[in-house]
Amino acid sequence: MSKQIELELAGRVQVLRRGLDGMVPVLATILVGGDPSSATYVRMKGKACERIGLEPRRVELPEETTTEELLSEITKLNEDPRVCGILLQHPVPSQIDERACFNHIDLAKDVDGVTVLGFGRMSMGEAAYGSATPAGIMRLLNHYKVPVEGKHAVVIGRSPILGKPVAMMLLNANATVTICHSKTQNLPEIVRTADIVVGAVGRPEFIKGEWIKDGAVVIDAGYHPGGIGDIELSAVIDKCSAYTPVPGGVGPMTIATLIAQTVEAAEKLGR
Ligand SMILES: Nc1nc(=O)c2c([nH]1)NC[C@@H]1CN(c3ccc(C(=O)N[C@@H](CCC(=O)O)C(=O)O)cc3)C=[N+]21
Repeated sequence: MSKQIELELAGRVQVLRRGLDGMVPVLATILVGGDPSSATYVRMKGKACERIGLEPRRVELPEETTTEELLSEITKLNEDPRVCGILLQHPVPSQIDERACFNHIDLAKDVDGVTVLGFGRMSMGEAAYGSATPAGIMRLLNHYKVPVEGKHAVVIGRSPILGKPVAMMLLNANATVTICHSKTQNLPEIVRTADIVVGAVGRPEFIKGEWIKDGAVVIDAGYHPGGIGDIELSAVIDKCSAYTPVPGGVGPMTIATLIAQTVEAAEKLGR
């Protein structure tokens, strides 16, 4: 599905570039510090841009960067007419106020759906770019015609760019949504009642296959070294009705959604 999306986007980018006399829309990625897996994810996003004809602009800042320095970097990108989308890779080093930096991204360029205003608009059902991973998950559910309305969706995790927004999107799609987190009591019992399980805790195979009921739809948004997700997938493959593999599931859809929303932003901004 992510390949299909890229093919369609490449066509739209060609049309855009013709209209712009060959000017190329830019997705700016900001990486702060030297975390090797963050660097890998950002590189994958840049490569996806190249595949569809967008120009990636890779901003790399040192580990010691301050909030003020990062804010001023974002200001420059907000003001740069060639930049259509801005991605600030999470997590940033702990001395930085990440929320303030996310919120500083111009709403029209928030193609990764991380601003508080974008989240609020999405939650209220208004037009907004969705947070990339959650929006990619919803695209998958739509594409494979997975029934959501009236189903019990259990989201495990409540992070600002994953658990919380995917719960709001499922709610907007008329699921009955339960959000579980580190203080939740009786997690296994709640997961047992789920028609749709979304693993978004960030701990390898924390969610046990034994907790998941027969015929459930299993979405694993975890990513850990060695191709391991948040869910013990090997124990659900034979009993679930559908699941997202790791790798090759939610990850590629996150990137496809990010670049799709960047192309949309470029079309709207007309550059
Ligand atoms: N502001 C922000 N937005 C993000 O969307 C964001 C972020 N910060 N911080 C980190 C997480 C992680 N993330 C991934 C994207 C793609 C894969 C992906 O495509 N993985 C491949 C495997 C990659 C490999 O390990 O070789 C797969 O699942 O098939 C993984 C992880 C986006 N994130």
